[in-house]
Amino acid sequence: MVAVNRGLPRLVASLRPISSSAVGILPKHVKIVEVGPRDGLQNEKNLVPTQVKISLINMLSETGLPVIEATSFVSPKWVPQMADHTEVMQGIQLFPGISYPVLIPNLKGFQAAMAAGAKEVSIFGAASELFTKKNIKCSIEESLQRFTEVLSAAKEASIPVRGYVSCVLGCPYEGKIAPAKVAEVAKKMYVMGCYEISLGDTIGVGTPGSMKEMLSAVLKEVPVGALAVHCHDTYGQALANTLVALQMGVSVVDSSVAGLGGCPYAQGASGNVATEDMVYMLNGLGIHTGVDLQKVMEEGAFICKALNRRTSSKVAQASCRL
Ligand SMILES: CC(C)(COP(=O)([O-])OP(=O)([O-])OC[C@H]1O[C@@H](n2cnc3c(N)ncnc32)[C@H](O)[C@@H]1OP(=O)([O-])[O-])[C@@H](O)C(=O)NCCC(=O)NCCSC(=O)C[C@@](C)(O)CC(=O)[O-]
Repeated sequence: MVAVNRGLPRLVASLRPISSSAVGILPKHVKIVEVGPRDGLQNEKNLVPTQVKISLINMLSETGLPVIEATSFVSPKWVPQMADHTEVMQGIQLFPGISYPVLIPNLKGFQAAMAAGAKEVSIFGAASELFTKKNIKCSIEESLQRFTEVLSAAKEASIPVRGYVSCVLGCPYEGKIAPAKVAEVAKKMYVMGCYEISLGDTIGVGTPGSMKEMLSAVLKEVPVGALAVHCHDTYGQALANTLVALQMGVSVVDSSVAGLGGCPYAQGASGNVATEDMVYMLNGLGIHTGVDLQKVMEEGAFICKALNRRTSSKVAQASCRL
């Protein structure tokens, strides 16, 4: 269980943001995409009560986060934790100005998401052939064909589509992934109409060096304004990798409250970088996010209590000790 110490925000507020020039040119504003309710919860072994998911999303909506990925419309046979997607979508309060995208693997998922009232979807591919086979049971080429069908249906319904490319810095089945392969898949998903491509270090093996190499390849094919990074923290590199992406001009970052998460098809991979830690770093860099750190810590404490687990956020852990 996590208790939130109210002394921390005062301490944090007293820290002066360092000048951007000390770490290179950084964006003035960063959009944080909260993936906790979906990526964070999809791998939980015990079914999380639907009402807890709804409460988490509603509370996160009060923190200033502009995007909250709410659930996924995938096969309940493969990911039972997300089987209550329709109840979640219909139970949450939709705050004006906040997007609540949902993950979908195919046209069936798109149609179910539309029926549940979703207004934005995310498709998810990968730069690894074997991961794609395990995760969505098809080849990369077949996945792109499925996505084309989704994009065409989404265009007709005026629904924005975000695209994920997983395994951009390593794959649990293939090991190292060539940056050129990441660039190729990212370009195809961008050209087919995804407004944003989120580059996922699914198993958290990347380092600032491999992030720089991979992003350099992708930036030749996709405009920086259409890129996001999605770093898991398995090896403790997620914030460092995110900082490299910011230095290279990326201004959209994914994170998960309390650092929850993992992928059912990436055994041993830990959660995403914690939203609390992301906001703390961005605050320290003087980068505007609009997100209230104290409130995110409270929501992190709520979900950790509901799951009976310790937070993975270093900032939340530190706040308990201070
Ligand atoms: C893609 C499939 C559906 C293929 O699964 P499949 O078994 O090959 O599907 P199928 O097309 O042969 O159909 C089998 C059954 O599934 C049904 N079906 C078919 N589609 C759907 C759907 N959308 N929703 C509900 N049901 C569906 C379909 O109707 C049929 O039902 P039956 O006739 O047997 O009763 C399956 O493998 C699947 O759902 N995979 C999703 C796995 C998943 O959610 N993985 C975690 C996502 S996280 C991630 O990938 C990484 C990310 C995004 O977080 C970023 C990062 O960290 O890198």
